[in-house]
Amino acid sequence: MDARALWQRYQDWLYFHEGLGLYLDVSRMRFDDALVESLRPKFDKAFADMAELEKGAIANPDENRMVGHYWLRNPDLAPTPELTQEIVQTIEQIESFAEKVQTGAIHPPRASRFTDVISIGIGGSALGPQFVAEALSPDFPPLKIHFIDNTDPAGIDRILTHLRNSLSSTLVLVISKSGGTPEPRNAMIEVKKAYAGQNLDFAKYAIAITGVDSNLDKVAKSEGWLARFFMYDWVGGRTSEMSSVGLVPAALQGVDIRAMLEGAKEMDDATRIPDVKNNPAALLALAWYYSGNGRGEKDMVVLPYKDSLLLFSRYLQQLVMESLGKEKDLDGNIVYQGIAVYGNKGSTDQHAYVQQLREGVPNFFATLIEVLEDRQGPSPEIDPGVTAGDYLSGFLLGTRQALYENHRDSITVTIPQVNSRTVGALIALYERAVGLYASLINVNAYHQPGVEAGKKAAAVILDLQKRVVDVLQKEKSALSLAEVAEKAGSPDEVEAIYKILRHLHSNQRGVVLKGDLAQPSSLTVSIN
Ligand SMILES: O=P(O)(O)OC[C@H]1O[C@](O)(CO)[C@@H](O)[C@@H]1O
Repeated sequence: MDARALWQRYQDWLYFHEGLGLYLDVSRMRFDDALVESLRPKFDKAFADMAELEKGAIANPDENRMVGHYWLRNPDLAPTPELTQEIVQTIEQIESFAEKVQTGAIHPPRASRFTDVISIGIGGSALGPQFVAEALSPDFPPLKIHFIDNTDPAGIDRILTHLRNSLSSTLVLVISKSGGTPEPRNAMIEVKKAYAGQNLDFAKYAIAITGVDSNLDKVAKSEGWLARFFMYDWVGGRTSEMSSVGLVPAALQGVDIRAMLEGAKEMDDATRIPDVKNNPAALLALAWYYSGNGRGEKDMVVLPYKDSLLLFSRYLQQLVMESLGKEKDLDGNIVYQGIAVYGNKGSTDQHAYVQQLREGVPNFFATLIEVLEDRQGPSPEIDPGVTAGDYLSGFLLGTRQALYENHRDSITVTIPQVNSRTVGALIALYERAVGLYASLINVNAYHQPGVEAGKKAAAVILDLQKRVVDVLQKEKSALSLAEVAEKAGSPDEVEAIYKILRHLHSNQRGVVLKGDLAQPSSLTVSIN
């Protein structure tokens, strides 16, 4: 297509949301009208499925759950008055709590007000809050947020070291929908010890965000924590940013959560329209389906040309890949579905891997996120009549063109500014697009069976570690790895036992490995 024809295609397929000032450009995805027509029945079903979902259908059949994240920003949509009331009250409680913390009405025992907040959580209990903090937190927030989103001891140490003189004015959010995920539990226990080490009563600094009566809720209740906020079983972790999971950390930082909810609601109203060309989420689902032949054959490279949106791709990794990456479809067929997501930010990534995108293996489509406002306030000239923002915009447009010229497709999402409303709208846009696309490919977007496998395997390793340590403690002389495996009753698990013992040996846990480390079978092991 020549430039004139492309300009016409751009205009034919352009979606513009006047209220949000959001544009969606799918013109550089080379689908044709025949594909759009062929997908019409699938889209009709996707729109019907989505309407039922919003009415409270069991849209997550594998876990027999409703899917209600859209109700969080439009409580009247909830299927019962009780749920509507709960959603409304939760938002009010969060606003009131954050206001009291910021004014000092709620303050720590030894300080006039809280200055920092440690947010402990993983997956959807971290990625949404991290994305929103990076995108929307003020330069000098009322409380500065620090995330512990793993069970890495060194990672926990880093946060606690940075805060070693501020723990007495630091709130701790422990976020876990299930209330039992090992990583946040481990971090909570370590942080609790750090508070105890400074003679600080952890309960007076701690807030639980979890499911009612979860293990975490029981701990928070029995220990009398400062506050408890709840989330519902019909909100998935990867769609929980508009629940207390995202709203509590955001509100504590001074983010306008009402505007974020409003932006999401405005986008929901737009993505509810059962007409592909006039529904931005349907246009995204169409573009994804075309690009990967409905089988995820191409990766989604997410390139926001705005530093503050750096974590959007990490957020989308969970939202897209945990929703769509499924072995079976809703009829039980083995399908191995999904769309891989990666990316950081432009133009930075142009100096990292865009070389491969431009000339290498054509196994992707790009999603460029354009923000029209360069900065708040005027920019100095870099060259006569040219600013740094002109360069950034030029790099985005240039990359889009350079990719397209070499038959690499791209989508461009354009927002006027990064603010609470547009961030809420972006989140809602992709939540809906994932839901519609999941219908097109007939998978359940709302469960995550594959993650359980990893959790179970980790539990087996920890059980094996206990048995191996028992064996060594009973033995007086050093043993070979094979002898340890035999005595632990797991003769075939020699390699796993070797890895466990090497880890213990590397961390001064009393395990002594002797022999040639390059020849593991030659090693003998004992415990002090
Ligand atoms: O909030 P929880 O229950 O600790 O779960 C954390 C994350 O683990 C998962 O359950 C599996 O990755 C995610 O869906 C979820 O966001």
